[in-house]
Amino acid sequence: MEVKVRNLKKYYKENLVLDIADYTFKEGQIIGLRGPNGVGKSTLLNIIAGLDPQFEGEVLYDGKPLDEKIQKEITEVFQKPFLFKRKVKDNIKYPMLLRKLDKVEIERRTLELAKALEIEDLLNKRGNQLSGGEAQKVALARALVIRPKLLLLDEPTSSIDEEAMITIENCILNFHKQSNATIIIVTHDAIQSDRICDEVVFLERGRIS
Ligand SMILES: Nc1ncnc2c1ncn2[C@@H]1O[C@H](COP(=O)(O)OP(=O)(O)OP(=O)(O)O)[C@@H](O)[C@H]1O
Repeated sequence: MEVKVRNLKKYYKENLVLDIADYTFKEGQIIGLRGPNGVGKSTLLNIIAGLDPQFEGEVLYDGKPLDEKIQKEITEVFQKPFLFKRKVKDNIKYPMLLRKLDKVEIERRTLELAKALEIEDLLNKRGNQLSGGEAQKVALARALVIRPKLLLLDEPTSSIDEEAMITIENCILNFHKQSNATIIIVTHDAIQSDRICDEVVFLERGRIS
């Protein structure tokens, strides 16, 4: 999915946080979004995710404004993911149940992602009893099972150890190869963005460069 941002201005009270005249996130690319703390990366991601309607300007998805159908194709994974108290496997299945996927397919995708992210041993644990890194992996699995056309990742490896980081990156790359989704990934890690991104953009004083 292509995402075009036009004349986007975002204020928190009178504080202008984002001021983007025109930028297009191209379909099928992995785009790294970088910039110093507090520059507006999460704010931009939330707007693109359709979670924050309080902005001026336009965000177009394949040329169209957000609607219910487009919204279903978009998933954001937050830096501090919110998981339900129920079991991890139920957390992962939830978005597939909402989309009324077939039972067998739900089982298949759950196990496939759990294996890829090496979280099989967590499936029967409670979602609210995980470490930060475990929760990030489960949240990524929950995002990938629906095979979104637009995947928004806010520092997806911020609580992840080095070994697991490669597992996560490989999982993102495999998903990308299979789906050709557009992926926007906020990261402070220049080496990571070099490793996995097709393009890196910088947010500076609210503008993209
Ligand atoms: N709900 C809010 N109300 C008021 N100001 C906010 C709100 N959310 C964020 N801000 C401010 O907007 C600016 C951008 O915040 P944002 O979280 O988007 O930055 P970021 O680039 O993602 O930062 P980081 O790298 O630290 O995660 C910051 O100055 C922040 O304090």
